[in-house]
Amino acid sequence: MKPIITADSLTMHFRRCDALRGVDLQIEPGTVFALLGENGAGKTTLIRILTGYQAPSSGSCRVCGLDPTRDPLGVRRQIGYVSDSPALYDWMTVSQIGGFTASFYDDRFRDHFNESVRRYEIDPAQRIRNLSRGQRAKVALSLALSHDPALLIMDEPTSGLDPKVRRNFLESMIDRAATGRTVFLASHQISEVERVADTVAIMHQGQICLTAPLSELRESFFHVVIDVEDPLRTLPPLPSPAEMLSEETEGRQRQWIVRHLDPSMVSMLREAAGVIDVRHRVATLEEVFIACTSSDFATSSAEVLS
Ligand SMILES: Nc1ncnc2c1ncn2[C@@H]1O[C@H](COP(=O)(O)OP(=O)(O)OP(=O)(O)O)[C@@H](O)[C@H]1O
Repeated sequence: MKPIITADSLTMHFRRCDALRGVDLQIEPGTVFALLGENGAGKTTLIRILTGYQAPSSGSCRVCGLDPTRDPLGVRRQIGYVSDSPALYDWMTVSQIGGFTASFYDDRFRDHFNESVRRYEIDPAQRIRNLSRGQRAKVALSLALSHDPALLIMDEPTSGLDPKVRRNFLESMIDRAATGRTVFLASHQISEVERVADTVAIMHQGQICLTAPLSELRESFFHVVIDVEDPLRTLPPLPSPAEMLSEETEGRQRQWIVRHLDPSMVSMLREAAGVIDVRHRVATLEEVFIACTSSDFATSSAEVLS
């Protein structure tokens, strides 16, 4: 199946920083794709380029078969987009903003929108400026979803939502993917990403440093603790295909996050000179995220893991 989003060596230079430094992406239709990154990693910049609000400095991308730089309106007609700070016309009522947005889409939009705000228990006669942050987020979600887009792109969509609504919303994203639609969400919330994503990409300083199916992330990354006799002891390097994401030393203990660790490597470490004990367990997504976004990993990783 053709990817619904592709990005090829996207860069974005601003006057004071390089927000994107060669981003490659391929997102399959019918999946929930989560982009995780710390503040300032470049998530919003990438989304603005994919939705045609910003032209990249170099590189190219395609969204739903279109080039967002050349045909931003064509892309936006096909997708639903929720920005991290939705710009809604404050002076309109909820019903008016639904009617206004409905004029860009087919007849079903209005009914879907009314049904959505009713489910969220929002008064359609309420002015947007009088809504709480969470209620605004619900209106923004209703606007983005009411034309039933093949691709939904969301930047921190659940900020402002209470836990119950957040949970229902995330579950509805899984249902969307099950019907062949695609969801792209950018987030810092590791727990919500773990709940819904099929594929996770971790972004750090304008680069995607890791892309993997969530199932693989849960199985092939390990937290390894090695007790050594002497804190200065050098340990043997792990053979291929193991990849070391991070290493921390505290006294006579080393802690590693390693991808593709196998039992023979653990035995080799146990037998190495000066090693007292080796323990390992599957790493959490949070540990993998911290390892990928530590500056050590960023500066030492010559090639992007994928
Ligand atoms: N219009 C702009 N002009 C100059 N610099 C910008 C502009 N937009 C973004 N940046 C810079 O680009 C970098 C990436 O910003 P971006 O908003 O994409 O990060 P983010 O991952 O979405 O962060 P957050 O999670 O905090 O929203 C930051 O250093 C930011 O200061």
